[in-house]
Amino acid sequence: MYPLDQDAFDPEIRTEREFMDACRAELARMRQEIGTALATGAGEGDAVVDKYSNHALRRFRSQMVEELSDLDNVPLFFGRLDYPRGEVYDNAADGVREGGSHTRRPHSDLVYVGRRGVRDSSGEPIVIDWRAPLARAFYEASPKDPMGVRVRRRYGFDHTGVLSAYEDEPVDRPDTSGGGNGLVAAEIERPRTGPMRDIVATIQPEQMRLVRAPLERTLCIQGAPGTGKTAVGLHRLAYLLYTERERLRKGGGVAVIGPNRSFLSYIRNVLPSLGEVEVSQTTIDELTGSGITIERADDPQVARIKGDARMAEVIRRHLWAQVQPPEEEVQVTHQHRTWRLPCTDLIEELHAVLGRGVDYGAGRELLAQRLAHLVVRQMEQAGNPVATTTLRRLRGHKAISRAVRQMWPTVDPARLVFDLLTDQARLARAADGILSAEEQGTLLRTPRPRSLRAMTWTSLDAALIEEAAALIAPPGKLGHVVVDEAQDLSPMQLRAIARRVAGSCTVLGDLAQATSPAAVHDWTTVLTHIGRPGGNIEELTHGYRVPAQIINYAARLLPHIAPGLRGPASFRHPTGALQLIRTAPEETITATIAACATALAQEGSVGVIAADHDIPELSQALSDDGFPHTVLSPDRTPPQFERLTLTPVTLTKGIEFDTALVIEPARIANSEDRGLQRLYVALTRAVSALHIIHAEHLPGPLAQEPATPRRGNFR
Ligand SMILES: Nc1ncnc2c1ncn2[C@@H]1O[C@H](COP(=O)(O)OP(=O)(O)OP(=O)(O)O)[C@@H](O)[C@H]1O
Repeated sequence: MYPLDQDAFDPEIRTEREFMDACRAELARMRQEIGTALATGAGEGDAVVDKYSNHALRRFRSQMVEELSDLDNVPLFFGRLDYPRGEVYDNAADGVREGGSHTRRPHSDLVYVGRRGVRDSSGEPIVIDWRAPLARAFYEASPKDPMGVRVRRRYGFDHTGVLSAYEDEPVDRPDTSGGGNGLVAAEIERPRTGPMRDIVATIQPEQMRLVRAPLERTLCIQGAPGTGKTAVGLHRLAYLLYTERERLRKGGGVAVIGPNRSFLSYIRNVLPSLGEVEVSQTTIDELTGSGITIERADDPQVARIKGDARMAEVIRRHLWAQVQPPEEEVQVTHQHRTWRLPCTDLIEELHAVLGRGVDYGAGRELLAQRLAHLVVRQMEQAGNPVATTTLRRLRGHKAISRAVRQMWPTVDPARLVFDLLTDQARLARAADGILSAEEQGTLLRTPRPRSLRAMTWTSLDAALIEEAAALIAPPGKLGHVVVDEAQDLSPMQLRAIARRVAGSCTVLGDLAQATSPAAVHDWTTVLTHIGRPGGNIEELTHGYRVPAQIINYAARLLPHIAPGLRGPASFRHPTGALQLIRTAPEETITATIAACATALAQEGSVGVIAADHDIPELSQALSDDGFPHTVLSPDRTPPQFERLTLTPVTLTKGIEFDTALVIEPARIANSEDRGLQRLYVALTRAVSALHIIHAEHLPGPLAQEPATPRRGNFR
């Protein structure tokens, strides 16, 4: 509940609630009108030439109906700007009646800011979309630059979405020092249940600057845990769709790329709540996967080689090594005559096609075409009549097809990579002078799986397969992508993304949270591999998730995992946020269950984070004690989230809980090469409280009791 809940009988609150109801009614009317037009085909032309525009109109209308859907409990406006009368609306020119309206007051022009624009039945805007130019002042006006605004109002809502409070912030007086942050703090502290929410009502200026950066600009945003990178990326996408929808649609659409399905299910509601229903959300493995199933992870030494950009050249060589000189002349029998193509001609044609630099798949087509053409030339030279269809028929002639198959075989990208990784001689040929003999030995899969079907694939294999697939036929393009948790992507995965994007990217991540052995360790290199070397590297420095005590404690790991980085400035320090609970080894599970029971007695979500191999035992214990819980999995979207989530530590990135219980930090730190980075991620998931339960010694930097934190500062 908001600390600033005001009396429901306060006349101002009553008036604002009535206006909210009126806006909802207008939204329903807008949706109904468009729905009726869609059903009746009103405004569509009858002529054949109208087909395309009718289709476009119908698509636009059905999208509008979806975008205008009235989401339960999502308030239609969250803020208001108060301007001097006449500053925004021209009452005389608009022919507005004397007494004005709710937004046109005798002494003020009021601009309501919400998740989507709403108009009344006369077409008058009564709520402005947060992305519209007029809404900019809601986020940016300050006593230093009031942008014409007198007062900014923010609204608070109870847990059912009913408007229950408001807070006015005068911005036109130089002596006021901001203020008006009660509702922002309350919004950030609001207990979490279920998936991530939008932050549209409280986006901060340092975040808004990035959200509104122009489409042409690639941004790479570094930020400590909880600084709002994901939130900024998603809101940026919504903003770009609002300002550049057609351009992005023509460019192939937009996508969010995240690390795994449980992360995507966590963020899945944010864009729809902003009215954006057409954004595809995919994992990096789905993007690169080409239908294979990822069943295991690579050993770190193998991962480092497989993820390396040098593999692109190895794959390229291995693919083109499939092209072979002809084994014999080609004899084409057509209409009772046989035409011969000697090997010298075949070789000449092969070189001519290779010299054109076309993709592998297109090269095959071209070779067939050229061989058919050679036959046609012979026919013409012999004075035979050549029908216009002859060339096409010869292209499909079985002798020509057989020759093309032998010289330029069709290639299945997965088989190609399988052969490369499992055949020492082929690997040696393709990697000669690129990978050392030792690296080739590390890369070679031993023992050799008996067949392609018996191969178990890794995420990094998928990127190799995608590299091969793209050399055969280039993939479709996207207009813009948001790449989250980018600190973990290998150069080969970044290349796969680069190939897909026609325009710019928004790259989000935190180098201190990089756990993948194949990851790139600086953003300049990431931008180079993603094909946008001129992108801007930006940093978010204010933490919105993690209380100061917790972030300061976790930041003790930074000198060991990312020496150049600092923790964010957290402005929240709830009492009792951090607890270290030492148990006897046989008591760890009992202590975890007791901590879950205590946490579940409070509002909000509870996450138990443990080393992956400890999850089955914990899940069993929770079930035995009657605690319903969701267990996160990398490739499954949970049908629903229970309040209690059991999270393998490898799936904690990007998500958060009101209360996080981290079990046995030492086991997490010792589970993998970059275990301390993994632990840093685990320790920074809590919004309100972190309980660390351990029987083993805490990893070195965490061993001493946490000191009382310095108080942070919230801008
Ligand atoms: N301006 C804001 N107003 C309200 N809440 C915010 C704001 N900025 C961020 N948050 C909240 O802070 C939390 C952390 O945000 P987010 O997940 O985007 O951070 P992140 O930088 O991506 O973190 P991580 O590195 O852990 O993935 C989320 O609950 C988000 O909604």
